[in-house]
Amino acid sequence: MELLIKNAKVVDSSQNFQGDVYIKDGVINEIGIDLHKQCQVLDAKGNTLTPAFVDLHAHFRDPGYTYKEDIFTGSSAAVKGGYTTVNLMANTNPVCSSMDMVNYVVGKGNKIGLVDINQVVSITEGLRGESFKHLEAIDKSVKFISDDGRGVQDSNTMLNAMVKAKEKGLTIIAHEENEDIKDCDTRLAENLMTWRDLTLAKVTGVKLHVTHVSTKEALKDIIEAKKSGLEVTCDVTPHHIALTKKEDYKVNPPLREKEDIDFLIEAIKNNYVDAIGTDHAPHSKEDKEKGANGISGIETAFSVCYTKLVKEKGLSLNKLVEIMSKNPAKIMGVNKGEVKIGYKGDLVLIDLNKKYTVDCRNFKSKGKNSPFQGKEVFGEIINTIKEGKIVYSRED
Ligand SMILES: NC(=O)N[C@@H](CC(=O)O)C(=O)O
Ligand SMILES: [Zn+2]
Repeated sequence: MELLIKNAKVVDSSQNFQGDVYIKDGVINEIGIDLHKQCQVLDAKGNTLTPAFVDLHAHFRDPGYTYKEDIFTGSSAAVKGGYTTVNLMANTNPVCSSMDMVNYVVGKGNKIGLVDINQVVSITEGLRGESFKHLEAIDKSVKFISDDGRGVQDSNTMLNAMVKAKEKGLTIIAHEENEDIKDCDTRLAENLMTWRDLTLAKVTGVKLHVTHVSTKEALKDIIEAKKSGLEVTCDVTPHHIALTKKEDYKVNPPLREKEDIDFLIEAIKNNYVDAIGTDHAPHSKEDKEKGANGISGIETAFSVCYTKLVKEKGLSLNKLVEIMSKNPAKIMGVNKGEVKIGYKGDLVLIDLNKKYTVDCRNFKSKGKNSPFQGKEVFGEIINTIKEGKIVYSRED
C-alpha cells in the first residue's frame, strides 16, 4: 500500500511545516517538498495533517451490548473522529476476563480493519471485585487491566492485584470511585480512590494510569505523585474540560465545576496531563432514559478539544496533538503519534477552519447520546489514513 499526501500543513508535537508525506508498506517512508511518486495521491489542499489519534479509553460493547454499539459501528465512529487506535474496556457481557474474549474482540476488529483494537482485561474476574486468579492465564499480548465502570472497592484486593500486575508487566487503568461515599459525595469518592491507588502504586511500583480524572483535588495528588517520581500517567475526557455540571448530563465521573475545568486545562498546559481519553460510552435512547451514564464521544473528541483548548484557551495545536496522539501512543506502546520516517502511516487530515453544528443523527456510532448536540465547534476531519490506506473520507 502506497500513498502520497501532497500540499499539507504538517503538524505534530514538535513540528510545523508545509509539505508532502509518502507512505509505503504502512510506514512513513519519505517527507519532503514537491515529492513525485507513481502511486495514489491525496491532495491535502493546504489542510492540516497530523498523526491519527489514539484513544486509551473506549467502549465498543461487543459481546453482550451490541444494541448500543458493535465493533463495526465503533470502528466507523472512531475513524470519523480521526482515531486509528482504540483501547477497549472490559465491561462487556460476558466481562473480558480471558484470552478467549480478548482474541474474539481483536479478531473481529482486525477483520473489519478500520482501527487497531487493543483489548483491556478486567482486574477482577467478571468485575466482581474479588478474585484476580484469571490474570495467571493472561498472555503477553495484553497491556492493560481495568475494572472500568467500577472501582476496585477492596483495598487489599487492589494491593495484591497491583503486585500481580507488576509481576506480569501490566499497566493498571484505574476508574477511581469509592462506592461507600459516592451516593453522598461523588467528588470525595473520586478523590479518596485516587489517593488510595497512588499510595498503593508507590508501595508496589506498578505502572498506574488514572483515567477520566475530573476533580482538581485528584489531579493535584497525581501531580504530586509525578513530582515525587512515581510512574503514573493520566487522561482527561473532552467532556470534563468542556462542560460543567450545569449541563445536567449523566456521565461517570459526573461533570464538575468551572474551577475543576480551569485546573485541568492549566495542568494540560503544564504537561501534567498525559492524554485525552474519550471514554466513548454509547448507549441506546431507552437505556439513557433509564439513567445510564455515558457519552458517545469519539466522533466529537477532536472538535471539542480543538474548540475549547486551542481556539478558546490558546493551547498550541502541537500540544493538542501530543496529548491526543504522541503520548497515548507511547503509553500503549505503539509506533504511532509522530510524522517522522519509520513511524506507522496513520494520519489524519483536518479542516481546522470548518465550523459545524454537532448533530448526533449523523453519528456513525449507534449511541446518539451526546451533550454536544446542537453545539457549534471548529475542526472537521476530512480523511483518516491507517497505514497508508484511506479508511475515512468526509462526505461532501
Ligand atoms: N463513563 C460512563 O459514564 N460510562 C461508562 C463506564 C465508565 O467508563 O465509567 C460505560 O461503560 O457506560
Ligand atoms: Zn470509568
